[in-house]
Amino acid sequence: SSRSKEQRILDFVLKHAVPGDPTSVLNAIDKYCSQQEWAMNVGDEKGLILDRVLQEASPSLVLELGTYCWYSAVRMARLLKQGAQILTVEFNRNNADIAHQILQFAGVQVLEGSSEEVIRQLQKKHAVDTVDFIFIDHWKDRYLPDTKLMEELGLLRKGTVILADNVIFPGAPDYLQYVRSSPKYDCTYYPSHLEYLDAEDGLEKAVYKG
Ligand SMILES: Cn1ncc2cc([C@H](O)c3cccc(CNC(=O)c4cc(-c5ccc(F)cc5)cc(O)c4O)c3)ccc21
Ligand SMILES: [Mg+2]
Repeated sequence: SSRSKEQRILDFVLKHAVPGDPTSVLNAIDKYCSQQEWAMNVGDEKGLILDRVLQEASPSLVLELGTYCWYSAVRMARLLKQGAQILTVEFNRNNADIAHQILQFAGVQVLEGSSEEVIRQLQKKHAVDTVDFIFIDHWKDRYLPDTKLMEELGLLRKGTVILADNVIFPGAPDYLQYVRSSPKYDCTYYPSHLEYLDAEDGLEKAVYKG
């Protein structure tokens, strides 16, 4: 059967990256997706912004909505302090076996299902109290409803950082308008470019004020 683009990316990683060396995994994915086949990873330019915002937050619990090809989960996991954890939500497990060889380090747990159902289960099923850092990169029309759901369920605490990818392209206009006009958030926009391309894009940081 013909291999999917995601499988071709993972093949390239296994061939060119050093097992257990997350930076070599990121470099391999960025090299493949900028030279062979474009893919919707947050990429190296926006990835540097993600690195800085994550390190500044120094979270104990990270929630990622939209695993896709594991790039951002690897990117974040390599910067986490000892004992910190990432929960990443993916609604279709794309050949997890190879991906698991990439995620050879502790702390990245994949929760299968749609963001709405996983978010509803976090407190009871996954013993989560509040989340410190959220990276949102799934369907753009789910950014706002999922953020409102996390507010309603009390998953956000004073200082929780929400970092959203693609707020310019493909765009999440309703989300952007909401967090920027809500008194509950302090927002910062980080201009950048669409992964591996010149089109404008950016990340929006929204800090929950409790
Ligand atoms: C409900 N739920 N719960 C968990 C969950 C997980 C997923 C998947 O991980 C998944 C699958 C497909 C698409 C996405 C969203 N990502 C994008 O659509 C995107 C597009 C582009 C772009 C840019 C330019 C183009 F020309 C085309 C696409 C650039 C980007 O960085 C993106 O993140 C996420 C989906 C729904 C989910
Ligand atoms: Mg994205």
